Amino acid sequence: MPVEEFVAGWISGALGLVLGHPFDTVKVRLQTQTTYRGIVDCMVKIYRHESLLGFFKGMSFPIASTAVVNSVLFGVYSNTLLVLTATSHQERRAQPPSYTHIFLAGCTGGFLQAYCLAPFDLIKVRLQNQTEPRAQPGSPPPRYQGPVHCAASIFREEGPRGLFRGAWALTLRDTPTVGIYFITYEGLCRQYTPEGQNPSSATVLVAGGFAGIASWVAATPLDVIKSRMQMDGLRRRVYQGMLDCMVSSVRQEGLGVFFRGVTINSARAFPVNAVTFLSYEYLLRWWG
Ligand SMILES: CN(C)C(=N)NCCC[C@H](N)C(=O)O
Repeated sequence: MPVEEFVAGWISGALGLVLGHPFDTVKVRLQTQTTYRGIVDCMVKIYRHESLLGFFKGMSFPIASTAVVNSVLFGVYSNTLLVLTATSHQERRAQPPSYTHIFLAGCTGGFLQAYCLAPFDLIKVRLQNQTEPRAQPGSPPPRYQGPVHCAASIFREEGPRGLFRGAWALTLRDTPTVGIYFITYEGLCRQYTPEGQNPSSATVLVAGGFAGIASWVAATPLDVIKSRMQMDGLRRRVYQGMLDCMVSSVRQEGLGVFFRGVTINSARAFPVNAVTFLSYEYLLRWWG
């Protein structure tokens, strides 16, 4: 099994993650808290109360986890295509796989990465939702003092299964939308690249950016539900399950609730995935 795809996926995912984390914090707050009037209000409040560091809350764990999550995503995608089409990454420009194969390989990568991502994503969301400024002498400490403390507290208070809270919604979110992610990327690259050649850097950046936007627009409804399920159980259980969370969210906030955070999600998705695909392609070309 070729391992370069796993390593390239890890490095490119980490680069994209650092770039996108501040947007991600604003998105998570907008999806789970009702105190903000919009993106700008949320950004101003985070900056005033928590300084620039507030935007980077909960980032250390995802950085550590990209090694697993992104390498599984890209490694499983590429190796599934290898099984389905018997072509390696280098051969795929000359013998392009069908869109059905790309979609199936993307869904497989999305499904498996969701399971690796679930506990890391839960901890990220819990930390991002802490609105206290950094611990200061005399002020009460925030509930979670860091990722390890957060993981240990969830384990203690909510049991081992608590670490997988929201995992179903995450899997349902990622399986089809990662298929959409790779189809959009490949489709745009093919559209703007002469047959048999490698796409130019500009094409990779634009195709990667739009792949991010298309997949995140499709993922947003389940992303909202996933984030709410992850915050449920912090104090008391509000939802009986995913369906209950969907129904009560729509009852209280209308259908628009499914698009909470879609603008910030898209603004984040473009640069993150442009950089991710560019570094992924170039790392594989270097090593190829
Ligand atoms: C819509 N979904 C779940 C995706 N497209 N997932 C693929 C990776 C996305 C990238 N790491 C990011 O954080 O945007």
